Parts: sequence; C-alpha cells; structure tokens
Amino acid sequence: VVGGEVAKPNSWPWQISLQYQSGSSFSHTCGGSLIRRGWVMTAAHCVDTSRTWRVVLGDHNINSNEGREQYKSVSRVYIHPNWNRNNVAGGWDIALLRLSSDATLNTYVQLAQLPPSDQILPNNNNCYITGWGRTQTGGQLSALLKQAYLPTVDYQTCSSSGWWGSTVKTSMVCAGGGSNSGCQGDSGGPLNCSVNGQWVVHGVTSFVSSSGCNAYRKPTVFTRVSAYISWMNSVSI
Ligand SMILES: CC(C)c1ccc(NC(=O)[C@H](Cc2ccccc2)NC(=O)[C@H](CCCC[NH3+])NC(=O)C(F)(F)F)cc1
Repeated sequence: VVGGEVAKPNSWPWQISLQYQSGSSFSHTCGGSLIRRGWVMTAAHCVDTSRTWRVVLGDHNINSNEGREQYKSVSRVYIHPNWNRNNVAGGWDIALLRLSSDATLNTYVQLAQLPPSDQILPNNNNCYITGWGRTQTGGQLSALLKQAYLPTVDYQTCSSSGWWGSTVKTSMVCAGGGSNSGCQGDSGGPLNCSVNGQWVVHGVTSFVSSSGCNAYRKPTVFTRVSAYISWMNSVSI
C-alpha cells in the first residue's frame, strides 16, 4: 500500500496473509479475505504457480508472532477456469482456497461481508485498500498491515483515454488514481467499501500500472467481487 497509514491491529479481521514455503520458512506473497470459516478469496495470479501455501489469520505484524494468529495450510486451490496468466487485463483474476481446517472466529478473525450479485458502486464511494504490500514502487513490503483511502472511480471514467482505456473491463473495479494505491504484495487482498454503514469487500486487488504503483490516473484495479458470486457459490462453498 502506497500512502495511507498503519491500520489499527485486527481492525480488518477478514484480511489474511497468503504465504509460500521457501526453505524452512514462509514468505508473504499476497493478501486475501476470509469468506467462510474454511474458505479464503484471493487473486488467481497469486496462486497460479504450484507452491506450498499457508494462510495466516488474525495477523498484524507479518514478521512476528503476536499470539493472535491462526496458521492454516491450504488443502485445495480453485482458480477461475477462465483465468489467463498471460493476460491480467482479461479479468477472471480470482481464486478460492480451501483451508485444511476451519478458522476459529473471534475478535481478531471474522468473515468478510460480500456484495449482492452484480452490485455496482457509484463513483467516489468510500473504500479502503488494505495489505502488507510494498509501501513505494520498487520498495519493501510493510511489516505492519496498512490501509489507504481509495475511493471508487466508475467504469466510464476508468476506461476513458488518459486513464486505463480498454485495459479495464466491466468485471473490474477501479479505485484511487492519486497518491494512494495498492502495490506488489497487496494482490489478492480486499477493497473494503462502506455500504449502508457496513464494510463490504467489493474488490480483490489485481493490478497497477507497470510504470509505477501510484501512477497518475492509473487507479488500482480490482476484480469486481459482485461479478463472481455465482461462480463462488458453484465451487460448493
Ligand atoms: C496492459 C495490461 C495487460 C497490464 C499488464 C501489466 C500490468 N501491471 C503489472 O504487471 C504490474 C507490474 C509492476 C511491477 C513492478 C512495479 C509496478 C508494477 N504488476 C501488477 O500489477 C501485479 C499483478 C501482475 C499480474 C500479472 N503477473 N499486481 C500488483 O502489483 C497488485 F498488488 F497491485 F495487485 C498492468 C496492466
């Protein structure tokens, strides 16, 4: 997350850290959202390589064990069948992870609220991106979970010339486009939007401009969750 601030610990209790085994330890690679006690929603591009994954729930500092974490291995990865790893602009950048055992829900670990099928937010809706991703283009991961105010940019604007043009599809959500943005390592994490006074996960962090994470008029692009509700239900969730 470029810009924004360190989040109050466990204030986004559905946020998870997706980590892969490297040697004898695990490394953070992406974010995700706990959507059922045994299921995590993340980006397809996060899991389209075969690795040993683990999901950390209830985390704040990914480099230390603060006692609130739950560590889960992943028993199965469901990548959207239409995902094309050579074309992130094609969309379909969504995947579900079946956990080896159910999470325990408590103050630090809660389920995300998902939107109704095909709900589209208005322009400039109040949203926050959260994650442990790089804090600058080419910078380092954040040890502490960060949040940044990232209001939605509607499709008409986001797909116009000077913005993303035809790279962005209606199955995506744009947010930001100013000094705040997502960045590598935030992939798969939630775009948390305030709807009727509740936080609803409307986006899965998908891509930023290759000329820089917070490039002007290149909002962070998210998979639009409301476009995939039926697919997620079909994965026997
Ligand atoms: C033109 C279109 C096909 C397109 C292709 C690629 C991108 N962006 C990218 O590929 C930039 C590259 C990058 C590297 C370093 C620093 C900044 C940006 N990376 C990204 O946007 C990666 C997803 C890559 C998926 C494909 N493997 N996502 C993210 O960094 C995140 F966290 F914002 F979601 C954007 C659009």
